[in-house]
Amino acid sequence: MSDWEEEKAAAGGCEVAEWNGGAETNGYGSGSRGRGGFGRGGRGRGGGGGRGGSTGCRKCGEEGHRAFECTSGGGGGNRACFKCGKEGHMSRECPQGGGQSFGGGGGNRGCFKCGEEGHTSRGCPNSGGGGKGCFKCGEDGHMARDCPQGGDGGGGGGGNRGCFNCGEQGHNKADCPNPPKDNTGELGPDGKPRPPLYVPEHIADEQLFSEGVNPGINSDAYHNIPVSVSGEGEIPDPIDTFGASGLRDLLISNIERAGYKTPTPIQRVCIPTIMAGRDIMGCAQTGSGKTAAFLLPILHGILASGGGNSGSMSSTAEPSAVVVAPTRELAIQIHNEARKFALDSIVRTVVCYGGASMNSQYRQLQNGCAVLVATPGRLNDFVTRGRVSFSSVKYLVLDEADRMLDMGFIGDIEKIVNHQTMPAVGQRQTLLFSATFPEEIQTLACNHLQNYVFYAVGTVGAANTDVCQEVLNVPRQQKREVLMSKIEEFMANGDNKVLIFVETKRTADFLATLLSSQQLNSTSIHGDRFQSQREEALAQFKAGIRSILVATAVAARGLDIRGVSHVINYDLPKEVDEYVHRIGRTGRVGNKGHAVSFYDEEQDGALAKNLVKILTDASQEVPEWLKNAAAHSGHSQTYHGVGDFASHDIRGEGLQREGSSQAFGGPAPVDEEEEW
Ligand SMILES: Nc1ncnc2c1ncn2[C@@H]1O[C@H](COP(=O)(O)OP(=O)(O)OP(=O)(O)O)[C@@H](O)[C@H]1O
Repeated sequence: MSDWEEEKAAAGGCEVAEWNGGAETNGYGSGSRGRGGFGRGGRGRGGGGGRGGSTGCRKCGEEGHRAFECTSGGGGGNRACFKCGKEGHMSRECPQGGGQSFGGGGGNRGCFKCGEEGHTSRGCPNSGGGGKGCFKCGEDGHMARDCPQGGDGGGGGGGNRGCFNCGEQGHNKADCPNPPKDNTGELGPDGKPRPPLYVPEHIADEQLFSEGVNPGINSDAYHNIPVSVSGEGEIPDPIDTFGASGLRDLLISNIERAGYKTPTPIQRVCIPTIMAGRDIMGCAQTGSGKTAAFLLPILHGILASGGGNSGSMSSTAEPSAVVVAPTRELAIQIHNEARKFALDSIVRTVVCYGGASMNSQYRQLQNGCAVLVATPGRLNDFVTRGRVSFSSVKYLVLDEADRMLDMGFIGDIEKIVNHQTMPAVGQRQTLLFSATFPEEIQTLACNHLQNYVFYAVGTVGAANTDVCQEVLNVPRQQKREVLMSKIEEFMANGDNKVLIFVETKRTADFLATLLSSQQLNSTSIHGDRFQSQREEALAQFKAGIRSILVATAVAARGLDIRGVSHVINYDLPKEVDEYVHRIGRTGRVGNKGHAVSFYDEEQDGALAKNLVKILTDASQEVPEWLKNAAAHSGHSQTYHGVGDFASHDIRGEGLQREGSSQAFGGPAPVDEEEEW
């Protein structure tokens, strides 16, 4: 079930009526006359119904009147009878009486009012019987369109049915002053509890500036990180300061307000390159400011072109920039960053993600949208329904691009990039960012980029050297015990923000409960929790209300949480790239961090070699037992092998810029070719 369908189901199947205008679906073609179909078709909120209007009379095809007002006699037109499908007459005059029904009632389906065959509901001799009554007021004897109580029906409002949200009479769901109905606990069609209709709270502008991580003592060391650049054509020089970037004044003032003093290396190269109109594949370590590296020049470009479609109220949003991220929480975070930098400007930003009210997101989109941040599934939902068009897209960003292009998301991403409204490669700027970029993903990504510039800050796919990595040999049966002693140790040191990664949702819930029972303030985040619970868990962890967050991979990428002192890999991930992202939740923007991982020989043998490599590259101590495990693991992936990480631009040395890796004063990264 898609997010949209889930939400529709949660609202009792009536949600569609709220934002499908009558013009979009004509009701008669659907073959269904259920409640939803009725409200949706002829009586949608947009008024006008499916008939008449600009589509002309069904009988004669002329505009200006509807079929039942038609003076042209026996009808005809070119639409054909709903009963028999033949042209030249309407269903009520059908010579076939019963005949084939096209969904309009009558025919062999029987009358919609009384159920008898041989007539339609309109001509029903049983005076409004059938027990269904008018869809507006509920009374028998007339249909909704003839209802003496007036009102537009509009998806369930008015009448004795009441509002579909609160049940009260006198208003529609769309105008309901009450909070969204809470269906929590009711079972959905899949037998699982229905998620509540969730409308996230609005974050105040000022709060945007208090989120995020403050640069740590090591941030100056960034300037010595080697940056390699490759690509053809003119590549702008890096900037040294934000002031010298040419970014608009409003952006510079918001950058200052955010407390950014100097650009990070990825920002130094990406800001001018994006401003120069180039496509980018950018790879920089976790927590190194990739988000601002693409948001700032995009906002600059949109402001320079007048603000995009920020001010246009339309039923179809046409953003200038679309940023796609793999998880809902990351999409929210990127959107908050965009809001922060765009504050006090005309640029409108919107976020769309699954698990939250689609209607509320749609209302945001309708109010104008220049920058749209979204998760792929929800984005495609909106695009399929014609609520978002890519026709104005100038910038397409895939954050965590390697994740977005892997098996889990590639279908959704291809739908987006191949959508008929999406400008072709070369007509838009495509920007891909991640801390890891496996070779096969780079190969795939090339199809979506044109003559791109490849930037690598440090070694592609390497762990952040500000994170002290510890790997312990812990058999499964001992994990709980070791976990408890580690947490005790951390808490005794006053370190009170610990992020624990586990492999399954069940383990996440189990551990959070276990830790809470030991008076350790814990919560969990994973895909089986309602979105409201996920966001609440994250907010409580960020605010320090809960000291421990137990998470599945859903929190592995991109999340920027201030003060995470320790990451614990209670279960190690299957892929080394995922390990790099997980431990990157600590030690961000020059802060020191600590990661401890429980290596279980029975489970984690396949990771041993890559783990040794990652530890070695980050100048971490490699335990002897892990070296032995790697030597005997039998997994002989090569450095550039499938599922492994790449250390360079796969297009080869030919595109390497002379001396470019010296641009920041550091030594050129060693391009290791040996097997490991
Ligand atoms: N120039 C800067 N000066 C100070 N802080 C910065 C600067 N640029 C970014 N930051 C802050 O650094 C933190 C990390 O940035 P960001 O989340 O963009 O990292 P990232 O590279 O995308 O990390 P990940 O790979 O984990 O997604 C954020 O809190 C951000 O506000």
